[in-house]
Amino acid sequence: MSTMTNAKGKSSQISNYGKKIHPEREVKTVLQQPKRVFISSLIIIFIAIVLNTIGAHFNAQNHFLKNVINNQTSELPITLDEVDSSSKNGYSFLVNNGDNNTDSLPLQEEGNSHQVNFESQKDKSDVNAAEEKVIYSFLATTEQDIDQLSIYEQPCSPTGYRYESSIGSAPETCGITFTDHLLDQDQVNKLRTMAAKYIELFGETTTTNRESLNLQWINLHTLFRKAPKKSLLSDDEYELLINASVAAKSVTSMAFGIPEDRLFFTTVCQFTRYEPVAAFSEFRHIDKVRSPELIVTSILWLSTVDVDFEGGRLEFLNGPGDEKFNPYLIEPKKGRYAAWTSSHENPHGVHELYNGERLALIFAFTANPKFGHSTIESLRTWATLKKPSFYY
Ligand SMILES: O=C(O)CCC(=O)C(=O)O
Ligand SMILES: [Fe+2]
Repeated sequence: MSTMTNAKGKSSQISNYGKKIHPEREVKTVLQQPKRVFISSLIIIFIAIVLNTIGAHFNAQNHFLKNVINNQTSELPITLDEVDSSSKNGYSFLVNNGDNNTDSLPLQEEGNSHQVNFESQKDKSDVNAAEEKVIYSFLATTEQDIDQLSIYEQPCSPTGYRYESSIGSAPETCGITFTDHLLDQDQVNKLRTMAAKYIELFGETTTTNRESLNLQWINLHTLFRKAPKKSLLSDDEYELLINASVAAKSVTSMAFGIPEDRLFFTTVCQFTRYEPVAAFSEFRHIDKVRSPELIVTSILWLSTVDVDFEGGRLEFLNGPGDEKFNPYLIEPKKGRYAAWTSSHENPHGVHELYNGERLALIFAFTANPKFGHSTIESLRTWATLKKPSFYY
């Protein structure tokens, strides 16, 4: 502290911090200190005693819990390590109906089955440890050559086709139809090249309202719109699309008893590509719930499972038997065409893709002329208008 003299000659002390302190007050503060120290010490001792007691209690409880856990785990039949290594990525498929050249649908036959081992490339360590076996039934395997039009019939959803019934366009028969001979192999190969090329150039993807994050697609109407400007899509390519669409419509009409002039191509006519760009994300769905205007959904696969990609089988949940949601698989195969009625009789989804590229051409049909086009040519005319009336 230093001493200053003010203008009136009275002196006062100034603390080192420049704060004035009244002398009597300072004396009082100094006198109070021993009492404070004493009370503080008492409080600290009290807190220490309390903490010590609580700590001892927790220690005892921890010890008790540890014993309980140890006793329990030692009685478990498996250890945590074993749980971690039980994989879900290695599948064995029980293939029934392994008959190679079936003319008619090989439904519900017992026996005649073989195991196809499928090893995921995604995680070898998982595969090696895999004990789990998932057993599926197959509607069509890659070894089969479906040389006729096969139909797996299902009762039509009683409420699914109200609108179509009101205009006399409901399907006579519902279910899934398929054939490996919609087009010749040369045409299929050219379509495959187109699919790869146009998806690479213009492919779209989205996380909403689609089967999978892995899915990319290019709608034909988008392609038609881009084509004139960028001199894409040769006459041959266009003709090929028309051939495929005419064949797809004729098969659909025949299989489900819907007259051809009641079937219209929707804007969901598109090339698709699945690639394993993301982890498992498939969801099962009903096409007509997603898009109420649909009556039949169809697909021409342009690649083959276990040749061009692994995983990616199409699963219908309406397999034979009384059980609900009984999986029934179709193996995608280059040139294989499948069409299914779009309502509740056909819940389905695409299995996770592990590697490779799964290409396809989809034609989705509606019976509502407001939402579709009678030919691919008219879809193109609409698409290349300056202002097409709607998109979805
Ligand atoms: O890609 C497939 O195999 C089926 C796709 C699908 O479910 C659909 O387009 O509605
Ligand atoms: Fe679908």
